[in-house]
Amino acid sequence: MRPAHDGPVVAVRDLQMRYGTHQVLGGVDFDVRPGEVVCLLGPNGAGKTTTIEVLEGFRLRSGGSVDVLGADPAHGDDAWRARVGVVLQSWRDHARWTPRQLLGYLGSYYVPYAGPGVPRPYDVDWLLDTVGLTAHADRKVLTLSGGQRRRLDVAVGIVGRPELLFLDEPTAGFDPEARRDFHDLVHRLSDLEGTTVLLTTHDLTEAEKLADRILILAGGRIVADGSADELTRQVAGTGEVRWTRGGERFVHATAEPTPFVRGLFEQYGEEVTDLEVTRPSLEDTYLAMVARHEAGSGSVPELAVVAS
Ligand SMILES: Nc1ncnc2c1ncn2[C@@H]1O[C@H](COP(=O)(O)OP(=O)(O)OP(=O)(O)O)[C@@H](O)[C@H]1O
Repeated sequence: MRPAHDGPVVAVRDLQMRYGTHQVLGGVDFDVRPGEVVCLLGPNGAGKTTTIEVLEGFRLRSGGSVDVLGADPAHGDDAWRARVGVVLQSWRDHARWTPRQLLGYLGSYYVPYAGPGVPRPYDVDWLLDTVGLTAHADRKVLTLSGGQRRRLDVAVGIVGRPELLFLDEPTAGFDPEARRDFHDLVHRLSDLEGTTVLLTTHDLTEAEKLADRILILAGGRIVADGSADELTRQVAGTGEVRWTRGGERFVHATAEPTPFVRGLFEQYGEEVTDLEVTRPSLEDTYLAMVARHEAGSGSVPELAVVAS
């Protein structure tokens, strides 16, 4: 399914948010394009949830402009809301319902918002299977484990076949299997359904696996915007080459490991053994970017400009 929207799905310009005198967002700018999976990273308290809630229309901004699926979320109507999926915390209010009943009931609200080529809601059996809840479909919600409830939260978030899905720390509390299943689900929604996804996480491995593009929010601004690879090359810049020659271990830091290794072999040929090339991880990059921002806090953080 192609998204029914041509421009950016999300366009944020100079977004400001204050809680009383506490300025949390001091001019946030970014776009999310149709079909992208974008991950918003940042330290605790950076304002990720605040940003997502403004985009969902759950929180009123203090300033700037925000466009989500062609509308200002502060004034989104029911038809707009039907196109947006939000995964909320557990459905404890419906503890005596079964997942099948709950999904059928919530899905019925989306029927009027179906359109040509956009059937709404998703079929309940498909949904139960997709989130791995078929075996638990007819048990009361109160008897489900924490991870099973979280799967149900995800199913509830997507039941209306959203064009845009917001996920705020979706895999917190997931076991490794549930996490892997969830990653498969996000890929499936993105690749097969064309769903645009904006998520927050503190799990950098997850960000690297899922995101087409990563935004780092620190000090109330986006301080980096690019793919995991682009950010890694941009910031940490250096890789390490390790090798052994004549029984001695060597290590060399370089931004260009490939020509360095070529030169090494040209010079020493077969004498070089145990060659290892390591690139900085996304975690190294993220920590370097946040540290760079914090070192200069008080001033406007440097924006890492990367090719997109
Ligand atoms: N309703 C509120 N009233 C006052 N301050 C708030 C409110 N909601 C959030 N804040 C403050 O705004 C800042 C940003 O909070 P937010 O939850 O958006 O951060 P976050 O990046 O999602 O953090 P975390 O990674 O810890 O979830 C924090 O300092 C928080 O205390």
